Amino acid sequence: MTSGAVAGTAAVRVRGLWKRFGQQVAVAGIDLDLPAGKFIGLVGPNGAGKTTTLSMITGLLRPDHGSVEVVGHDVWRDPVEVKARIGVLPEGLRLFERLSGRELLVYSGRLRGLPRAEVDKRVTQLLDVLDLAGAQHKLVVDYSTGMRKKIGLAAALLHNPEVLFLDEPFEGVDPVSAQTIRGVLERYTASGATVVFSSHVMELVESLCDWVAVMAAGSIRAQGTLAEVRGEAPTLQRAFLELVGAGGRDTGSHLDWLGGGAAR
Ligand SMILES: Nc1ncnc2c1ncn2[C@@H]1O[C@H](COP(=O)(O)OP(=O)(O)OP(=O)(O)O)[C@@H](O)[C@H]1O
Repeated sequence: MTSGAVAGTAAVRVRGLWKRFGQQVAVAGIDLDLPAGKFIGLVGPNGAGKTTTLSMITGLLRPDHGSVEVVGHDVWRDPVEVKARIGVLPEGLRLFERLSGRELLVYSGRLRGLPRAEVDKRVTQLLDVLDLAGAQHKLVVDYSTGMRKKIGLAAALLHNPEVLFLDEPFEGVDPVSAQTIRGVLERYTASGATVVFSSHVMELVESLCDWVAVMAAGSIRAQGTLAEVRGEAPTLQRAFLELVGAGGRDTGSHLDWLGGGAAR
């Protein structure tokens, strides 16, 4: 059982969050209230600002303006309190490539201050559940994309955080591993913990999440329970296309040269 996170309270509270890169406004003053104990999807088209938002929420990127609280602690005033309570699988995860998978996890656990015996127990269990036991002594540099995601997820879960943030956790992961990751995350949220993950895959979000926030062009277009965000639309995909203003978009009818097999 995870400690502290009480269902019904906010896991994450964001107010007026802004980030600009030169002339490009990546995140345009957003407010978010992500409830604790839920499986939460942050969805949006390419360039919507999802990674920038998650990076600011997890203390990896300093906002230009605004505030972020995670389980009641300010991320930028109280980073140690926040970092002890969260796990993060960032986009483009950097790992210690010359360690084996097992060494990497043991190192992460020891950095988190867990006793050695507890680290060994949890590492063995996580490697088993994530089907990495056979590759535990292989160097991380030799891991495939999916194996890297799984070892990153194991490192993020090792200290049993209250809130887990995952940037595109299923990208590059085969269906069998995706099912395994899904099972682990469902069990974790069932114990009262919160998962926040970004994705473009609407079917996945619809089948996994209780709660959804839709982003486009740096703004939040909708946030709420899956049913609230879906509204009258038959699927989340349809609701999403309407919300991001792509409902009636031309899908390439002017590419009249494309197809037919003849080189012209
Ligand atoms: N370090 C950076 N320097 C300059 N521009 C950036 C930087 N990081 C992000 N951006 C810009 O900010 C905007 C939001 O990017 P972000 O990566 O947050 O989007 P995203 O929703 O995660 O996209 P995707 O789904 O394609 O990963 C984009 O226009 C991007 O080009």
